[in-house]
Amino acid sequence: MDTTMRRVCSRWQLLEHWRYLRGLGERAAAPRDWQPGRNQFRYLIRGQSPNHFSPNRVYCTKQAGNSENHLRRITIRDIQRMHEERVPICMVTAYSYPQALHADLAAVDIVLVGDSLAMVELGHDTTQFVTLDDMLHHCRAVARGCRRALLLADMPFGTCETSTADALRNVTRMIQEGHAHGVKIEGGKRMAPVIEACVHSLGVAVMGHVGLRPQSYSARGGFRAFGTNASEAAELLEDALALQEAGAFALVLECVPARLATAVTTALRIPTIGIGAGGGTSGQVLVYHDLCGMMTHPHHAKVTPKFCKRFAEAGAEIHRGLVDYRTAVKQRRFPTASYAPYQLPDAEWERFGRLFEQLTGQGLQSISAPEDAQTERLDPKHPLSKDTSTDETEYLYRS
Ligand SMILES: Nc1nc(=O)c2c([nH]1)NC[C@@H]1CN(c3ccc(C(=O)N[C@@H](CCC(=O)O)C(=O)O)cc3)CN21
Ligand SMILES: CC(C)C(=O)C(=O)O
Repeated sequence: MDTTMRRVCSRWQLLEHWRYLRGLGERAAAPRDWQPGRNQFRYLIRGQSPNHFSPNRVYCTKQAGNSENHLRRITIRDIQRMHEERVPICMVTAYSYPQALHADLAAVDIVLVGDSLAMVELGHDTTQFVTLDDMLHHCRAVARGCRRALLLADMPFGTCETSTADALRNVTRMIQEGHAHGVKIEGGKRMAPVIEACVHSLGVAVMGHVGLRPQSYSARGGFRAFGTNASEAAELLEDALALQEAGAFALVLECVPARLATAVTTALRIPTIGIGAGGGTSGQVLVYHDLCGMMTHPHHAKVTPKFCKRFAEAGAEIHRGLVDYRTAVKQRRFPTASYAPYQLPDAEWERFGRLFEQLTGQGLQSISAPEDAQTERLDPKHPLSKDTSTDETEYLYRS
């Protein structure tokens, strides 16, 4: 074991890692008298701790499960156990390899490749535009970064509605080509036979999705909350019960009044994962971009629903970094010598000087080091040459 690791690992960190390994979140505290023995300590440091992946480890392509360092994968049995033990289930969406790594290292239980991909990553106005091929492409990338969480993928618009045979074929592709562990299928009781076939004929874990169903944007005339009157509330309950009977292992409840979501959760044996459904569900899900505060750009802001709490301001930080970068390039403040690390030794430079002269007829003496170069200055009135503030950049972008 690396001695640096030994020094930096407090007992507290080890206990945190123990919880991480058990995959049970806060409730899974180690026994009070638990002291990591030498072997446990090594086991934790070697490959299990989210904070001690070496750079090699993070970027290597080895899949979890193939080596002695494997992380134990969360399965639907763990989800069921969390539900039985009333441990809230935490789900987040991801659409790319780095997003999946971040979600996985934060020890969320379920990563969902949502069809919100269409809106938050591909720039469409609804989820209806994302294809099965788009989903497969993104799901594979997420699968490479998702080592521990249960990986679910949304079945996009039109892939399960046409027939049970189509649904079985498309779900098979999502598992085989997308590398998802299970799928989420939107729809009420009419989708029950399809879900039943996926679960019982194909043996694939299916999460249902009721309440606001973004794929029904057209028929509903927008993204509208569901269950705001007694008949819709009863319809939601009927749908939820039918999907449970069909074999769904959990249900997303989207944009429903909190008291209704709590009532439905009470009526079910399977867990509910809420989004805009209050605190009475068995778990929560949010879209990655919403919770990280990446939806501040005017293009995104139009699809940020009221229920989204921002847990970070990543969008503002990314924007600040990009504006700083651009300004530094425009003002020739980047790159400085320390970011131009490759050397051409003096002797080689002189030899090159002779070749340069042969090839160009010019002497190398005329070439000055970039730092002392007399560079043409941009007109200071040019909008791109000044140190633009965030607001001004937004203005430039829009105009
Ligand atoms: N960024 C993002 N976050 C999401 O949660 C999300 C997406 N995109 N795209 C796919 C679906 C669509 N979702 C949405 C989109 C809009 C509203 C919305 O505008 N809701 C209104 C409520 C409307 C009503 O009262 O009926 C709101 O004000 O929150 C809700 C969910 C949830 N999903
Ligand atoms: C919002 C979640 C539940 C979803 O379905 C999606 O991201 O597409």
